[in-house]
Amino acid sequence: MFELTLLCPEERVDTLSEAFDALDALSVSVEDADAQTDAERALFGEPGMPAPREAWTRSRITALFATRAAADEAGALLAAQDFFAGCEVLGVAEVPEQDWVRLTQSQFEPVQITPEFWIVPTWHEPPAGAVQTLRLDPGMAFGTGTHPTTRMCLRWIARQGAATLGRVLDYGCGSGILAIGAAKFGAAPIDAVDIDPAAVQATLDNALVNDVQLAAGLPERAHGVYQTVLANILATPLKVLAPLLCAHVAQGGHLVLAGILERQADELKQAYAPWLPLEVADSEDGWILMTAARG
Ligand SMILES: C[S@@+](CC[C@H](N)C(=O)[O-])C[C@H]1O[C@@H](n2cnc3c(N)ncnc32)[C@H](O)[C@@H]1O
Repeated sequence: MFELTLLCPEERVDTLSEAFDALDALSVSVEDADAQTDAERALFGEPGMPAPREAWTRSRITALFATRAAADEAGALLAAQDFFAGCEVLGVAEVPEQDWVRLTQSQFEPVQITPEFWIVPTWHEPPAGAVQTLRLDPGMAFGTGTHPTTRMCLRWIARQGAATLGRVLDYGCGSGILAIGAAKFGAAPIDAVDIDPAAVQATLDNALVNDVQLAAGLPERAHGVYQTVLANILATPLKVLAPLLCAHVAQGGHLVLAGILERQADELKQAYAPWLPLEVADSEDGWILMTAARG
């Protein structure tokens, strides 16, 4: 395969990406042309919010083609367009043959939750010392164990005994990682719910791989009270969900919330105060875990 690389200003990124699509590029990627220099500017918004801008001041666009002729032709065609003003073709280069599956897999290593509890991709052997493992491959649903919010929930789960976990609700289950983690530590029965049907399917698939029993579905599936209610979403939806989530916590049960930034602790405490007294229970990389016990 051959890749054609261009430099372009921020306002041309969309047009060029669409043009590459129309030219049947096999893939298109956009990077900051000023990365690793003093001119590098981060491009991300608050969690859950759109980025303040859609591209970098100078972007490097790389498009992949099956043949050198197709890559050369695409470069020449684009260079002849009005909208190419301010852009520059950097060149066409052959992409060496790779074992792409192996390369992708090598980017996902086992993740340590506690010294004994690990998230392990299915193609990996569990690390020495792993007493408990959760097998999970990256997929379309959030939750591979690499995000601090997921890890903090799993650490909390790993500290509880089966009796404390009891009946569990995983609200916003994504890949099902928390529900499956709870099952591994003896929780039962378990309901895992999400607004995204792809997450519900991923949870069912991942439960099968891990040989654990759980029920998964859309949020309406949650019913009655649970000994443990887990929700790793984001601060804004968690505030809206406060009465609903608290109503699902049984007497003597626990509420465990993640997806909250350190500076959002007080607003979450206030939002939940009419029902349960939230406290910060853990923190990692600017994210916090908040928990509350009922009665
Ligand atoms: C950050 S992911 C967490 C996934 C997994 N539980 C974990 O801890 O890694 C949040 C999940 O919540 C789901 N979600 C967002 N808002 C929701 C809502 N109002 N009700 C149910 N699920 C929701 C999203 O679809 C997403 O799968």
